[in-house]
Amino acid sequence: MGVLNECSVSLCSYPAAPVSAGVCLGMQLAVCEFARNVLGWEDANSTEFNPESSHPVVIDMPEHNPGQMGGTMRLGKRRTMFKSSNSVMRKLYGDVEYVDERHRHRFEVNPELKHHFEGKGLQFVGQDVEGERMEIIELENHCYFVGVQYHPEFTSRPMKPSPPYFGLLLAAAGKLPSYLAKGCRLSPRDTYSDRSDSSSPETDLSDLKFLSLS
Ligand SMILES: NC(=O)CC[C@H](N)C(=O)O
Repeated sequence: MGVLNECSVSLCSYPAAPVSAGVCLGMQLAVCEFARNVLGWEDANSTEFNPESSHPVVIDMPEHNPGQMGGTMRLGKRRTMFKSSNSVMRKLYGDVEYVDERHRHRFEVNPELKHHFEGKGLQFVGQDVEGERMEIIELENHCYFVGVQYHPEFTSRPMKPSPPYFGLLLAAAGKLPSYLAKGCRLSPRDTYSDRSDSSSPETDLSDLKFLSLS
């Protein structure tokens, strides 16, 4: 199990981690690892790390002026549309058509190479409204190998855990399939999960029945 960051990918190369969630740079590195190990592109990289790579699978975004770091990040709340109704991440978010999550990055998955990945099972199940930016990845036929370009941790709350992280914990505990089968409830009497739109729910803590995952 792992939340990927720049250190952990080299320690735990794809697909060694039985369950995995890559966040921002973690998703970009998961794409690099998939390109190297599954597509066979040995020098696949982000142009952030190797501008000369013959397989630049992660590239500068058009907004980014290379060499100019000031004020050039893609920041703030952006909409991600789900492209598949069969996405685990979509189900975890409550089977919604889109999510609004916060971003903080300069680089992105190279959209021109998208079909190479999808042909081998790495699906870009979430994309921006224009369909130009890859926002969520999911590996087909895998219990939980996902990545998000945005930062879901910004809106995670104790009573309303961020779906990508909650899914990682459920998958690691072997509880994800039953959670999804029960309509995203830990049990029929689950009163733990807050399902309001609020990111800071005011549920009375004393009324909550905390459930064990076991
Ligand atoms: N927030 C991040 O992880 C940033 C990742 C990467 N350095 C980018 O700018 O796209």
